[in-house]
Amino acid sequence: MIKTLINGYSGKMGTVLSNEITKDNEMELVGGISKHCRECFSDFKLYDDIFKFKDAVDMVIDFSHPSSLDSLLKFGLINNVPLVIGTTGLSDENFKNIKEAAKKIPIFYSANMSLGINLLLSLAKKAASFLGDSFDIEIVEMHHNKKIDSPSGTAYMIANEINKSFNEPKKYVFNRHERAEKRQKNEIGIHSIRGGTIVGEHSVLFLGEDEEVEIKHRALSKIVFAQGAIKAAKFIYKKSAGFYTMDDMLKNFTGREN
Ligand SMILES: NC(=O)C1=CN([C@@H]2O[C@H](COP(=O)(O)OP(=O)(O)OC[C@H]3O[C@@H](n4cnc5c(N)ncnc54)[C@H](OP(=O)(O)O)[C@@H]3O)[C@@H](O)[C@H]2O)C=CC1
Ligand SMILES: O=C(O)C1=N[C@H](C(=O)O)C[C@H](O)C1
Repeated sequence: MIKTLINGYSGKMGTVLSNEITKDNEMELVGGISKHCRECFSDFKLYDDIFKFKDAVDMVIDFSHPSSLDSLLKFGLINNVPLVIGTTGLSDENFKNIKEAAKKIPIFYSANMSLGINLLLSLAKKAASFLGDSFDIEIVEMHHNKKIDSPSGTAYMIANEINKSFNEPKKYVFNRHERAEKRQKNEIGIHSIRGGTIVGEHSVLFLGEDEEVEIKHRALSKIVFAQGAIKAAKFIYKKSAGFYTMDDMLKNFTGREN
């Protein structure tokens, strides 16, 4: 059994994830914590008590908030515990710290743990290299009205993947409708919509002269993210130190190369 602690337990993802872990016969939920500990899984009252789980934890899965990242990395390093991180809205500095910690412990990061979005990434990259500079590229993401970061981590991930197809990386322009600027060729537009209970939708539009290609993914429930995180936990459990992504895991499952 992989003794697992959830960081962000009281949140929307934490709730769904704890339910999925409870149903999984290789995973054991040994703790759940969050900033205010409203529904903590233990008697611990303070977030700093994450350190008291020492020795009792094989894995931490994190869907929380960027402000908890440093404590999370500290916990992983002190206790030599692998981390699966799904929190978005992280800064460059946060990613630098994750990669530094990954020299000592296994860390899996993905802004989107669903299987489908990873197919979209590979299709979008292929479309960009096939269509080249003659098509404008716009990414549209839609999420529920409680989401605090914008654009989504997935939108950044898609834009970064598309940019791998170009010698000269395109710059990102956010919510273009807020400005009166003419669209430039060397841009990828990223647009965010927030409303209702939308779980997560991402569309990549390739807009050409008299023809258009759209690649779209829609998550219908948060269960897909939770199940992806559980797969990731099983994937990095017992692995050596390193920074792991969905690509590493999917290659391992399917033998696929991008
Ligand atoms: N990678 C993926 O596939 C997915 C990623 N996400 C990302 O996961 C994150 C969480 O999403 P969601 O569950 O919807 O968000 P919620 O706002 O519902 O939950 C956030 C959780 O984080 C906790 N939290 C907030 N601040 C801190 C802190 N400083 N230290 C520790 N815990 C803290 C909250 O605790 P408290 O209530 O005590 O304040 C709460 O438990 C977001 O970044 C989201 O974008 C979401 C879905 C899929
Ligand atoms: O906050 C969410 O809900 C989600 N966040 C992730 C992101 O920012 O890309 C992934 C998913 O779309 C749901």
